[in-house]
Formats: sequence, structure tokens, C-alpha cells
Amino acid sequence: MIVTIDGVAASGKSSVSGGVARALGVPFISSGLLYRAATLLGLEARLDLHSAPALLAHLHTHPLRLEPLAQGNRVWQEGRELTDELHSSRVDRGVSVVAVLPEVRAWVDAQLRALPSPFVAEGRDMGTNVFPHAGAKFYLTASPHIRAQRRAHERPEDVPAIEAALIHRDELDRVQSAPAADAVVIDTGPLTLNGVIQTILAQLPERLRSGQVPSA
Ligand SMILES: Nc1ncnc2c1ncn2[C@@H]1O[C@H](COP(=O)(O)OP(=O)(O)OP(=O)(O)O)[C@@H](O)[C@H]1O
Ligand SMILES: Nc1ccn([C@H]2C[C@H](O)[C@@H](COP(=O)(O)O)O2)c(=O)n1
Repeated sequence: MIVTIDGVAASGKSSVSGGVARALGVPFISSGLLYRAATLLGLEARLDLHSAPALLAHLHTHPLRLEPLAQGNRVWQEGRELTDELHSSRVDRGVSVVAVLPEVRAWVDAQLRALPSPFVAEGRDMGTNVFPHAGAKFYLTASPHIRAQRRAHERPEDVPAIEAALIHRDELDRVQSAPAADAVVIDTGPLTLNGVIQTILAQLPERLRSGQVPSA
């Protein structure tokens, strides 16, 4: 069984997915990390981030591996762990350029679909494109100001700068970031992190909540 949690940038997708996955006793998958890792490698190799052939050639010679652990995801490039470098402001700025490339999206989707279920998958198009047959789908939103206030604890920039960057990224990500028709949309603005997790758990089918998570 697959549960998808999509949403706009900094809406709480990875924190919420981690909490839901822990409650269900399954791993969670943070799909954005693969886009971020592709961006980091492109920046380090000084590639044109608009060039899918250049990026994909580099990714094939320097393969990435997503490790979906229950306590958080890690990304490896051969023996090097990239995880701590994936949330820098320079990756934030470049990743939307990389994420619109259809060839890169197909590369990410193939990696995700190869992972063994059950799991919770978070991103932008988990419920619409990658796992359209998921057993339960959620989509998280919050105003740019609230998201910027939350993110300010994790970035060196001030709230107005973060808010402006989030609005810009929302615009760039809009094409691939829309709720599935059968997703439950949750405004996380008035909710605590645990409040969002409990809202989702309460809406899951009973067989999932009781820990009887089937593998397909
Ligand atoms: N409901 C909430 N109340 C308060 N803080 C929250 C809530 N949800 C998430 N946060 C905080 O907001 C920040 C962003 O959350 P998180 O990284 O999970 O979002 P995300 O959607 O995965 O981000 P990104 O799109 O950049 O991957 C974190 O500091 C997290 O602890
Ligand atoms: N399924 C996904 C996941 C992520 N992206 C894009 C959107 C963002 O620009 C970037 C990083 O994602 P985040 O870590 O902020 O969730 O990757 C996407 O297009 N599709």
C-alpha cells in the first residue's frame, strides 16, 4: 500500500510524511531529494542546468541512490553522502530549473517506482503521476508567509527574503504541483505538525491505521 503526501514548497511534506510513516511502521520516500541531488551534481560539475542531456549523462556516470530510512531519507552518490548539502539556498534556487525537464522527471520516476512498497511518498506529483493508484492521497498547503516563518528556522535569510523565494518557486513548480482529484487537501497553517499528522492518520482506511499495511 502506498500513501502519497504532495504539496507546495515548505508546506511540511517531509516532516509530516516522516510522522505518518513512523505511525504506520513503514518507510517514507522524499522524492524532492532526487531532484535536489541532480541539481547539486549539476552545480558542482558546472553543467548547464537547463540541459537534460548534460545532466542525464552526468547522472549515469555518477549514479545516485535514495535510501528511504524510517528516521529520514539519505542520498548517496557512490560512497559519498550528499544529504546534508541538499537544502542549501543555491540548490533551492536551481532545483526548479532541473525539475521541469521531462527527461529528468522520467529518470526520477523510474527510481521511485523501483522501490518496494509499502511506503509513504512525498513530493509534488506522487498522487497524480508517479503513484496514481495509491491507497490514500493528501495535498498540503499553507500561506507563503507561514511557510517562510517556519523555514526561517532552517535558513540564514530573513522571512521576507524566504517568502519571496517561496512565491517564486511556487510559480516555477506550478505545472507539476497540483492536487490529485482524489486527494484530501489540508491547510496546515492553523495546525501544529502533530495536528497535521493526526489529521492524516484519522483519514486513512482502518486497515492502514491498525498497522496491517499490505505490500501492494
Ligand atoms: N504544521 C506545522 N507547524 C509548524 N511547523 C511546521 C509544520 N509543518 C512543518 N513545519 C516546519 O516547517 C519546516 C518545513 O517543513 P518540511 O521541511 O517538512 O517541508 P517540505 O514541504 O518537506 O519542504 P520542501 O518543499 O522544501 O522539501 C520545518 O522546519 C518543519 O518543522
Ligand atoms: N515529486 C517532485 C518532488 C519535487 N519536485 C521539485 C519541486 C522543487 O522545486 C524541488 C525540490 O522539492 P522539495 O524538496 O522542495 O519538495 O523538486 C518535483 O517537481 N516533483
